[in-house]
Amino acid sequence: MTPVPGHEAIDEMHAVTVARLLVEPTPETTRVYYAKLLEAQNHSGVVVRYIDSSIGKGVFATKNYDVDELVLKEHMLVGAQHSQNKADAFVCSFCFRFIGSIELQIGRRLLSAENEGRELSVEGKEGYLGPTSSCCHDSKAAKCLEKDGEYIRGLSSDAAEALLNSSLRLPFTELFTFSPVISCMGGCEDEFYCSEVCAKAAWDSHHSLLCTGPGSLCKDKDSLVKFIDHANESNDIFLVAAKVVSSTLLKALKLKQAEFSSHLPTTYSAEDSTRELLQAWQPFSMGFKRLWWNSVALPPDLGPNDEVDFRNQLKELASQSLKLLKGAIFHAEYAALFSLQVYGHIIGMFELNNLDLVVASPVEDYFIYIDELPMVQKMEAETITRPLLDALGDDYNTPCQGTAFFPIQSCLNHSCLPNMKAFKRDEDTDGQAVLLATRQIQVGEELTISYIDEDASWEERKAMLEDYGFLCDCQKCAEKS
Ligand SMILES: C[S@@+](CC[C@H](N)C(=O)[O-])C[C@H]1O[C@@H](n2cnc3c(N)ncnc32)[C@H](O)[C@@H]1O
Repeated sequence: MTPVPGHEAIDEMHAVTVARLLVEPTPETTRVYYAKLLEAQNHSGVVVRYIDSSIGKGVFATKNYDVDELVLKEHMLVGAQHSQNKADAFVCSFCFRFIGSIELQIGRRLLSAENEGRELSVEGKEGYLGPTSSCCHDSKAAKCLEKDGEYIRGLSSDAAEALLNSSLRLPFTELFTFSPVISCMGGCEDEFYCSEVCAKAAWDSHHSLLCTGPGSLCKDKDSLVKFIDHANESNDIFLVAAKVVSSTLLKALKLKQAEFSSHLPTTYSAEDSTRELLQAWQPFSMGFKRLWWNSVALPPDLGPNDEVDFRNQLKELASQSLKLLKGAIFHAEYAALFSLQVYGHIIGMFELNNLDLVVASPVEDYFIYIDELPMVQKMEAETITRPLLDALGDDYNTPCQGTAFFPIQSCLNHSCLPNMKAFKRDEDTDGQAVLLATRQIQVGEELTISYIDEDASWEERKAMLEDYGFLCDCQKCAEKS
């Protein structure tokens, strides 16, 4: 009979597994991991290499690049749209491509502004929607359009509703093709997708445990809903951290299932579970991490005497969030994954890596298209589109914004004189990271980006980089320019 370990032994095993999850990979493990990853992604132009113990690893060019040439394009491992951005940009929750139609994008935005009681920005009172157009097929909306002297403020809810239910069609939107809106497999109303493929990929990789719908596989939906509310009210980085936990857990469970289906092991020990967990965790083990509450820079309005309180508050916030997440998806066999140390390092990884997820809005292209039409067509189209544009206000073209973890991009070090920039070209319509050369790059050069506004003054740059915990020693900083 196998002896059952006592409490102390279990605690010790737990602490050892946590330490193994958080140990920094050796230079050789790093080299091998990224070489395989780059090969699998067909990226022959770059290599990831350990530099030294102070800077860690970095990315280097293995060929010459011209100005504006694409150096790197890659998919994220996990990512999430910012909660407050969801009303402004309706995107696939897996690949972050805009979905539905121009009408749906504009309608959702008008409706959310109205629900929030936001005053839609109407220039003066000139927001008359204009005469009935052949583009308007809905009698209710048409009535709104027909009425002399009707203003967008009074009309927005009808217009938004008509845009949402496709009864109000805008001119020329048929030229802007979108993927359809696919519902979540678990039936929640928080996540939508551009295809069945994305819906299934999200479900399999993380969403099955984080879904609030009737088909969810989480253990306690109340706890999950409380976890999501807590994140939305405090810091939505917790939602991305939950995806890391969920995807690691699901992968570990799949590894176990595969092991059991290939042959029935005669013994199955805690060490077997740890091996599965470490294997599932490997992509995140590579990410640069520090404990979140210890590494965040002290806000400028706080003095040294406030530091302990500030750090304790962050730790408490993470602890509350983790408690709710554990209530929803805890799995005793992989308990180390749910330790506060691991959770704190995952959050720290997102804070330190500055990996913004950005996808440009096609609504901007639409309004540009209308603006560039021949005069007669433009005037006719604008009788419909101008009041909408006015109602949407300055932020009519808000992009999809969020946080993501990209395996190679997260290895790029900072320079205030970078040789690359993240830039979305017209063809880059999803959440992949795209990095272009900003000048000629020679083979062997380290590839760098700027984490901050590199045009800010030296003092400002120094202060901004404190958040990342290092002092830049590029030529510009050496000259304090
Ligand atoms: C996104 S990671 C970059 C990859 C990192 N070197 C690694 O080993 O994974 C960001 C961290 O790298 C380090 N780093 C980045 N640029 C640096 C620089 N110019 N000088 C010193 N450290 C830098 C800092 O510790 C920073 O918090």
